[in-house]
Amino acid sequence: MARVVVIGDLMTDSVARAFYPLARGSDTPASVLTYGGGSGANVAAWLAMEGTDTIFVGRRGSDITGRTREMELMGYGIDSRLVMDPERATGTCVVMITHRGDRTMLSDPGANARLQPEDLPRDVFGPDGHLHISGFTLINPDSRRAARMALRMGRESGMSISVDGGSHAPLERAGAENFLDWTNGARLLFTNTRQAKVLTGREEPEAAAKVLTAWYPNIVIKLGDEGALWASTTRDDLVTVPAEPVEPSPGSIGAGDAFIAGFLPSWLAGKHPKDSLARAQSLAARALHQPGARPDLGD
Ligand SMILES: Nc1ncnc2c1ncn2[C@@H]1O[C@H](COP(=O)(O)OP(=O)(O)OP(=O)(O)O)[C@@H](O)[C@H]1O
Ligand SMILES: O=C(O)C(=O)C[C@H](O)[C@H](O)CO
Repeated sequence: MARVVVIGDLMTDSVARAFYPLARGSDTPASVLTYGGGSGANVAAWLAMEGTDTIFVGRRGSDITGRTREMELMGYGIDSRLVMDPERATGTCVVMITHRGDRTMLSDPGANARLQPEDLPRDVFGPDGHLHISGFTLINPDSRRAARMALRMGRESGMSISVDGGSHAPLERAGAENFLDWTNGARLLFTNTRQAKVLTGREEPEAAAKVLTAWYPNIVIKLGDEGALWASTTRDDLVTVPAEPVEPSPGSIGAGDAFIAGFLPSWLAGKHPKDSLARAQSLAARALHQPGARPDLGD
C-alpha cells in the first residue's frame, strides 16, 4: 500500500451548538466542545486509522494545545513531522451550529500560516509515496510558498500528487487562474460543488468537471447529499455515485476530509473509480455521524 504524505493545517475545533435561537444580550443554552481539527490533519487521521502508512507535515504553536494536538496525531499512528512555532498559537477554528443545524466556521490559522519551505522534511519525498496537499495551506498567502515548494519537490521526486480546494471564499480571493497555475502537475483534484464553481464558473458539476479535466488528469467533486463524481482525461470518462442514505447529525464537520481519506488508498491501489468513490462515501458517512471531524479514538 502506498505511503501518503499530507502537507496541511492542524487546528483545534471549538464546536458550539446552540439549542435555541441565538438571543442578543442574553445567554443561549449551547454545548461547546473541543476537538482536533484542521483539514489536512483530519485527512491524515482518517488515513492512518484505516491502516495507511501516513506522514503529516505542518506547524503548531509551542503551547499546550499544540502538544495535545500532536499527541493525538501520534495516537492515530501518524508519523507526525510538526515544526513548533515560537510566536504563533496553534490554529483555531470556531464552528458555530445554530439550533437549525446551519454551520458557520471562523478560522484563525495561527502557526499554520507560517509553514516555511525549510519546514519540509526532505526524506518524505520519494517515488514510492503519494503527496496530498491541503488546499488551506495553498490558499493561505503566508503558507503558499511552502505548499508550492512541496508540489515542486513531489513532482521532481516522481510522487503522485493530489490537492483539494480548501474552502470556496479564500479560493475566490486567491483567484481561480492562480490556483490552477499553482497546482500544475497534480494528478488529482478534490473539490466540493462550491469550489468547483469558483474554479470554473460552471454551476453544473458535470460541466465543471469537464472544464477541470483540461488541468488535472483526475477530478473528484463531492456533491454533498447527492453523492460524488469522478472524471478523467486519460479515460475520457465520468462516473457519478449517489450518496449513502444517512441522516447526518446537524452541522457535522469533516465529511469532506474523511471522503478524501477514503478515496485515496483505494484509488492508489488501482481500484475502479466507482469502488473508490463508494469507499470515500462510507468514510464520509461515518464522519457525518460524529461530533468532531476525526475518527473517534475510543478509550
Ligand atoms: N446529507 C448527506 N447524506 C449523505 N451523504 C452525505 C451528505 N452530506 C455529505 N455527504 C457525503 O460526504 C461527502 C462530502 O460532503 P460535501 O460534499 O458536503 O463536502 P465538503 O463540503 O468538503 O464537506 P465538509 O465541509 O462538511 O467537510 C459527499 O460527497 C457525500 O459522500
Ligand atoms: O481553516 C482551516 O484550516 C480548516 O481546516 C478548517 C477545518 O475545516 C476545520 O478545522 C475542520 O476540522
